[in-house]
Amino acid sequence: MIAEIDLQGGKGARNADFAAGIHAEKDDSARNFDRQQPLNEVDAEENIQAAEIDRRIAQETKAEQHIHKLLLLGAGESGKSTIFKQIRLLFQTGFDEVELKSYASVIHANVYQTIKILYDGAKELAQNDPSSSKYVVCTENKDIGEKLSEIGSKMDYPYLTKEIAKEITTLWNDPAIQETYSHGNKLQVPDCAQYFMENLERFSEATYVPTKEDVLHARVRTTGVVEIQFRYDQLLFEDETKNRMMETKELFEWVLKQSCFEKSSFMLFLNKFDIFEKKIQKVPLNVCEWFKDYQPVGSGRQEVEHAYEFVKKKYEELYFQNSKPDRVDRAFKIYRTTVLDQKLIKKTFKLVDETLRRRNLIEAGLL
Ligand SMILES: Nc1nc2c(ncn2[C@@H]2O[C@H](COP(=O)(O)OP(=O)(O)OP(=O)(O)O)[C@@H](O)[C@H]2O)c(=O)[nH]1
Ligand SMILES: [Mg+2]
Repeated sequence: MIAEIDLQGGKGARNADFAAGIHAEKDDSARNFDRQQPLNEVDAEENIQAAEIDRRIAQETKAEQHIHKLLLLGAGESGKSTIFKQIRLLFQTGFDEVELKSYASVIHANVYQTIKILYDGAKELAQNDPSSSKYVVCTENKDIGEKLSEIGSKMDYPYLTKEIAKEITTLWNDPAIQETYSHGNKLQVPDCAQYFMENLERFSEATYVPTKEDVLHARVRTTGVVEIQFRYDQLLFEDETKNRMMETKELFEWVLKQSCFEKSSFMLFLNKFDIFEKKIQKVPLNVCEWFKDYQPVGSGRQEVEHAYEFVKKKYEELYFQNSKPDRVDRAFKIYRTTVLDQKLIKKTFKLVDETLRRRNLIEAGLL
């Protein structure tokens, strides 16, 4: 459930305590081993050792002073792993050729999984709505659909050849599949579906090496948790009876109540803002039980901003309800994010870093 990274920031008191413990131990062992030597010589040696240990403690404490632990929590598919990929790209060495290549099979698997979900989903929706033919795939595409659905249910997917890529494109363009895709919230269609379908030709090159962008879109489920997202009309993969936003709300509430986080700063990422912006034009926010008192104000940009502010306020309320001022001492900030967007993420991390530094100065009584 937990993932940790180190960010620049700053706290070192605990490490100093720990180091002091080691110091005492070393002191004792030196005394035991050197019993034969005259006392003043032992003392002199001990002093040298102690000074050396003190010097190392000071060095390590200084080095650790700027380390902050960041814990990412969130519902499934909210973008935690993608944040880690961005951190690697932005602050570490990124992905080398071997690693990039290793993503080819993941991306091919994503393509097969996506088209299977859509084809099977179309059949299911057609069954549930027999009066309408909008989910019925064209007769000439049915064989392709059955074949792809079977491939998609295997554990081992074949390499995505030009020929299969062409068939997938044909099926993707089928009006019934497009209709199914637009109702993706009822199924478990991954967010990267469109990106994958639009890049099939490139993915099916024999010499295909995934790009940085491809890697950011690639989807592998982690058996863990990490942040907050805007999926107010979607059900959880882990529990299809549960709305994702409600799951997120409960998770956030639970985390806020844990006494171990009473002094932890909270940076809430309302992620997948790009999807939220589009969705808000089509699906009213009040379909989610938590937002049922939401009143739309219009359309376009104004509505997006209004809806975002509403969600933000809900989280703020939740935060204050679960943070008793006499007991809890922590900072709280909300950021809207699209973690696929590297520039935006770089900027967001800068803001997070500034908030944490500021917090340290406040804690140290300097602000
Ligand atoms: N459009 C869009 N897609 C995103 C965004 N963030 C993540 N994704 C995509 O969403 C999918 C899921 O992201 P992950 O980072 O794997 O999610 P996760 O939180 O690690 O999920 P689990 O490991 O299952 O808990 C990937 O295909 C990402 O490319 C975003 O801000 N916008
Ligand atoms: Mg993950």
